[in-house]
Amino acid sequence: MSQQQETADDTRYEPLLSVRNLTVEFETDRGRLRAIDGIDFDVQRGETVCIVGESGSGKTVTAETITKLIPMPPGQITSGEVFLDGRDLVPLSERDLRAIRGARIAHVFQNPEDALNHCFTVGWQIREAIQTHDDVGDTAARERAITLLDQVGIPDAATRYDDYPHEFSGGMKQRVVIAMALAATPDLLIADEPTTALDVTIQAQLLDLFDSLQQEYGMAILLITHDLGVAAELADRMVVLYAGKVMERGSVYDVFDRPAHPYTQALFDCLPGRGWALRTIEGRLPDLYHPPAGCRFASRCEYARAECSTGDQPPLYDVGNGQAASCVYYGPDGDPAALRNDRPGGDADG
Ligand SMILES: Nc1ncnc2c1ncn2[C@@H]1O[C@H](COP(=O)(O)OP(=O)(O)OP(=O)(O)O)[C@@H](O)[C@H]1O
Ligand code: NI
Repeated sequence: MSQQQETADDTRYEPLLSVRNLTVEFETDRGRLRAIDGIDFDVQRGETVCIVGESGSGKTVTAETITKLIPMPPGQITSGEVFLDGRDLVPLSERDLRAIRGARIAHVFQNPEDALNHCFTVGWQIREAIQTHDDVGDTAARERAITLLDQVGIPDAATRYDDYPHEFSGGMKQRVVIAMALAATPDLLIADEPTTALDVTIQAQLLDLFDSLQQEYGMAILLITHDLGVAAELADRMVVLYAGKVMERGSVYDVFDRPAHPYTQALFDCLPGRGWALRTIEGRLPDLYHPPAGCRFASRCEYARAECSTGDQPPLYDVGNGQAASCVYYGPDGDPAALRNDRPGGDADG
């Protein structure tokens, strides 16, 4: 974002990442399961996008399909594109993707154990990550690794450089993983529930860390979470997934202030201090082997009409300001005012 010159093929306004019509299926003993179905969203340079949704809605599959980390087989990308700076990653070979992972797009997973090798010191592993992507000597790489450990908040980084992963607490291990992810100064950091395995105080510290690192490095973050509080705190924009479909997209401010889709409204009603306390959404995710016709949320939606259970998932109708909702109430014959009438305080707060 530091470049000032303007050229005809200026890419500053092109999204960093553009996911288009992405569909992923898994071949299983029970048949073919469509985990995500025609997903569309963008990530702009330097912004944080949160993907939220209940367990099983397709958040991890979406995140891991971007650099093709999903196991293929049984997984298969049956349609769609994933553009990074306008270049589709879907057709790329494993070799080309390996160059992109780390260098351009880094992943941080829920469990730091999976990302660290317990046989090597953390310093060695970060140095490796640096030298895989940059042609720097051992001394310079070591210095940079120590700087990174320091930046992610490891006290006494120069000494801890020589320690093994088991000598770190869970939260500190995740900091080491984040340092590794930053080694090649990626443009996009994909973090899938990065704090879920950690206790609440550590979670808050790590979320602050993401925030400050983003300011320092200017990278975009795609954060997967089922915690709406986390999304509210960190996200610029949100993507709400349900049963493999995007239900709603928009700026975090708009989505929290005026959740448009009944599913998003229901999710927010589950948040303490909003709507009905301790309300849970009745019912469960539809069968992804035999998804129902119409809107995936219809069977649980208190506003569902007959037309909601026919045809395809409604398009993402514009509800203003770039916010969009996949719900017939925002379509040509819909009356969105019907949706929020009975929510206590629904429109007033925020
Ligand atoms: N390797 C796989 N083989 C078969 N099915 C899979 C595989 N990976 C994911 N799925 C299925 O795809 C669907 C979406 O899973 P996904 O892990 O993306 O959900 P999620 O939103 O990340 O949930 P959670 O919040 O629990 O992490 C689920 O029904 C899951 O069982
Ligand atoms: Ni997941």
